[in-house]
Amino acid sequence: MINGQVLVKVPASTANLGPGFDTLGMALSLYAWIEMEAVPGGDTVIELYGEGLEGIPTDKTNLTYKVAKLVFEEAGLEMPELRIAMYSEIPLTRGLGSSASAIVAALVAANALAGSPLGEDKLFQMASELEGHPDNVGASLFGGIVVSAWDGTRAEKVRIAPHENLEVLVAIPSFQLSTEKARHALPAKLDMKDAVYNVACSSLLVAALASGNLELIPFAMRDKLHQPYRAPLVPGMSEILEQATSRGALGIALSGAGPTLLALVDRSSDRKAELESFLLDTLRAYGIEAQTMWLAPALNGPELAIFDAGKTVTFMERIKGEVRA
Ligand SMILES: Nc1ncnc2c1ncn2[C@@H]1O[C@H](COP(=O)(O)OP(=O)(O)OP(=O)(O)O)[C@@H](O)[C@H]1O
Ligand SMILES: N[C@@H](CCO)C(=O)O
Repeated sequence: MINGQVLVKVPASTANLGPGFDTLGMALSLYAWIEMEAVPGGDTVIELYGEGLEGIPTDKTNLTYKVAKLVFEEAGLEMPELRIAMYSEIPLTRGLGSSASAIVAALVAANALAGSPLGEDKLFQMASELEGHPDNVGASLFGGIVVSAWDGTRAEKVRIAPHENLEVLVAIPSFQLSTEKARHALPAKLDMKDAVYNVACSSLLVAALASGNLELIPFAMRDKLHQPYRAPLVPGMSEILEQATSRGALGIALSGAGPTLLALVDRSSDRKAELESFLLDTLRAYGIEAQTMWLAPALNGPELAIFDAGKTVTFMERIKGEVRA
């Protein structure tokens, strides 16, 4: 067990990229930080900083504490009382992988605190099981674009380095949409034609991303498996999906389970302002206020730092140079 503090920085993620439902993920340049230390003889304390984590519990029902407990159990070690501090730029319940980032951050931090008994693959397996699908957690854990398949027992993945010209525009509506609710909107059965369409688009998209063939993205980034069923949950989404590629996007999708809409954009495009206005104006026409952010694919997974006990620097002082203003 480490006698000191463990600090972990984890990227947000977008899942599906349109057709790759529960399979494709990409890490994004928006981050969550967690600091964890054992407090022998003390009580567990969970400190949440910033405005982004409002409503998250600060007792042992907190997701990060429960995940840390699983790590200690899996390693066959006694669970210590913990101090957990967290700060997140990733808006909750918006389709940007906040729960996956919390799971990955807690897995990596608790494993480091326990002396790293579990390997990266074990953490990926645990994360996929905790989240219920490997797309977001894979991206947060490995960075870049991650193609993964999970059969309910084991997850396998291949990481793709994102093309250097890829930029990401997200439009984040002001309302929350839980993954649970967005999954309930999906049908139990799918038409064979739609299934074939998605296999084709998802396969082509992976091949286009892996070969750096950005011209194929507008054709490949289309979906008939989940987005049509989720569209009624996000007013304006259908119009945006239909028109964004003619307004400057390379590709457009619902980010994860939504409600955020995510456009892939060529960094050198001179139509960025037009695209941003189109997303905001269309959502506003349907009565939805949204915030846009220009992001990049995050190339790396978690960053880990370990500090000796006898701390003189606070958590927020440690990360303040890095967080968004
Ligand atoms: N930092 C955190 N600490 C503790 N719990 C968190 C944290 N971040 C997210 N969660 C939990 O995850 C829930 C959000 O998960 P949900 O899957 O609905 O949305 P999301 O992960 O933001 O979006 P998506 O999975 O579509 O990308 C929150 O309501 C909260 O319960
Ligand atoms: N693949 C998942 C991501 C959200 O957690 C979904 O679309 O439901």
